[in-house]
Amino acid sequence: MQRNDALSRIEALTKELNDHNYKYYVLAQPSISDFDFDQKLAELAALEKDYPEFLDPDSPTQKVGGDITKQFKTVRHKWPMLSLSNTYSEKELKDFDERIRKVLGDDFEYVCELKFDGLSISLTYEQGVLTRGVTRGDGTQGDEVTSNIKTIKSVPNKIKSGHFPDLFEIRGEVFMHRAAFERLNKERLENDEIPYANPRNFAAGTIKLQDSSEVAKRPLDCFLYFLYMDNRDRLFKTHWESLEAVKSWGFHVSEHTKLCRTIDEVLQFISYWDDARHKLSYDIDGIVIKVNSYAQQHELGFTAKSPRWAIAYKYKAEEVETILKSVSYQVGRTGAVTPVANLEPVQLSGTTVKRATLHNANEITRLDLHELDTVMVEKGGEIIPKIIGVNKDKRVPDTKQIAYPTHCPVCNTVLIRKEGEAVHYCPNELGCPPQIVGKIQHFISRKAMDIEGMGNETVEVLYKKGLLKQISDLYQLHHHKEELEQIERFGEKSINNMLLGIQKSKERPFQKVLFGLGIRYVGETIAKKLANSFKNIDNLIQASVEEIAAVDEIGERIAQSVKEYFSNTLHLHQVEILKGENLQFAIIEEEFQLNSNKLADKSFVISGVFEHYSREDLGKIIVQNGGKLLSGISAKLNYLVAGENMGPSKLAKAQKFNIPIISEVELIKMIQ
Ligand SMILES: NC(=O)c1ccc[n+]([C@@H]2O[C@H](COP(=O)([O-])OP(=O)(O)OC[C@H]3O[C@@H](n4cnc5c(N)ncnc54)[C@H](O)[C@@H]3O)[C@@H](O)[C@H]2O)c1
Ligand SMILES: [Zn+2]
Repeated sequence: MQRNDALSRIEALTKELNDHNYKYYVLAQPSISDFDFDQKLAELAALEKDYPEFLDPDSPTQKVGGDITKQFKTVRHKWPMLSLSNTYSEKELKDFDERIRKVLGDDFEYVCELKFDGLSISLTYEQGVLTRGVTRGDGTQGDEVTSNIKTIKSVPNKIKSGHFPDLFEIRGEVFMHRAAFERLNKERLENDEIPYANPRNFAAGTIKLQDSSEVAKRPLDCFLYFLYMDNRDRLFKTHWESLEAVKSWGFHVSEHTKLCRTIDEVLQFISYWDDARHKLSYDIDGIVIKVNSYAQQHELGFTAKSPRWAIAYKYKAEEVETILKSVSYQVGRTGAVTPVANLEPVQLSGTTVKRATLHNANEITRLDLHELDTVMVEKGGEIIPKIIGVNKDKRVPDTKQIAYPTHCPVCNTVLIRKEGEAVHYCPNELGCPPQIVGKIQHFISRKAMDIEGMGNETVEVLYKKGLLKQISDLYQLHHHKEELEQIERFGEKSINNMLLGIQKSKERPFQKVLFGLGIRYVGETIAKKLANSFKNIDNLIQASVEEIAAVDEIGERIAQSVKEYFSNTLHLHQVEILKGENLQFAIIEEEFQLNSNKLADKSFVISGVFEHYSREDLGKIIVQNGGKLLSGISAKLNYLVAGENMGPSKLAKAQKFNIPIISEVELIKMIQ
């Protein structure tokens, strides 16, 4: 390679890897596999070795991948939080073993541990009380996410027994069990939120939420695997001993840990878990091998990025080849068209795979997919397998390239693509059967209107009979009893049950109705936030994008989508009919009681997470004492009530306008 070519390749790889780091650590939405990422990183490292003059100290090969988001307080680590060097090959693992033996001789042990696929966390305990939880960040400093860590049941807030030091740090991996992931991800799909590709990304995305009550709804777990404290080596001689102690203090330490004296024993452990890992309830992506003795660890030392006394052996995501039989296109309730590959059934990671997702048109183009292609299918942590490549050597001659349809596969309307989005939509909201049926099914679902006596199949049948064309038709069904009775297998009792269920749904609170409308990106939680902030549908319909986006946790994208929904006269018309049917379109305010006038003429904004009261309670306290509650900070605001993890932009704004920042305790003092 020419010197110039090397430089441009180094620059291109650096840019690409930085971009992937951002997607992986900050957005928790990576777009390439770990294996591909690691190969590119290895390519960059090799080039930097050949051309040391081009080595940039900021290169991704020199830095710990960072997740600092600025939404949290940044905290410096007392001991740096490094990464691990990694390998996918036995040969490189043996090289590692030889390097170690050169320094230490043969008198040492390895501790082999599972490599949990989550995100690293560092917990500080003072006098046995959890005082701080910090993410790895760039290795030197990370985000402080203590209140989110406190929602994890297996992390003790207070140590109950054992002889533990006054001050120590304990490090481990936060992760999500596969079952919880599948359940919650299914909900996200139903709510039209972007699903996470795997439990790791879900856990990483969750730890970075601003709202700890939302974190609490997503069960996380945590395994601990490192202990740090001053003079640690006086108390413990080995990593193994420290793990035993940590376990006795009540921390969750994995039981699948083994002491090995030779590299062959290590390889056996690796090969055992390659198979056995599928039976665990959580994902691991490899095995970590650590030199056990602390004295020997010191002898070996560190590189800028990782310890020399440890290495991660990573399992390559399993992949198999099979034949692409066809591609089908599914139309969802929002009109989004998703391509699905139908495959010749094949065994992969213990399950039979018949279908794989193709995401969108870009993906089909990227793969250059042809009919009857032999494709490579991968199943990593993902629930749905995906096609990662095509074996072009096996391509059948003269086969046609897969062409993404220009028209809706169901109703034949021309598909559209919104700016900046990869997904195609069928815009025929009122005439496209899967959209109509899907919307009504969503409306009656448990989390929305929870209509008893009516299931998804009933909706389909009633749609086919012409009795249901839009949501509001549900409330006309009682006029059609005769037609209902003529439907096969639909007895009088079931009909009455269903009609009663529909009638009862009129009592469902506003937030559920709002969720039931199926506005894009408005899931359960967002619907609740919107309902509580705007109180009734008319306020919401009239709100500007800026006003909607001013609500906590609601971004521009959601606000745009809400505005767009209510700009459509057809939707407004539906809302009018449903109002006429007496559905709940306003929140039922609790009987209002004015306790005092101590906060009269004063305005407040509440932000962050509080120790004693929930945000809602604080809001009530303010209003019940005559104060005014606002959602955005302006120069006219009187007080900002701040808890933990307040957004930095709010803080900056408050400081800019010189607005007094008070704690919950100070607020309570004002009314006493
Ligand atoms: N797909 C992408 O776009 C993308 C982008 C960035 C990084 N990545 C992946 O992430 C890797 C880099 O991430 P990394 O720096 O966290 O390295 P890593 O995940 O390869 O290994 C280090 C991490 O392993 C974890 N770990 C799990 N179990 C452990 C145990 N028992 N003992 C010690 N540590 C344990 C710790 O969190 C530690 O920080 C890359 O090599 C790549 O595979 C992928
Ligand atoms: Zn259509």
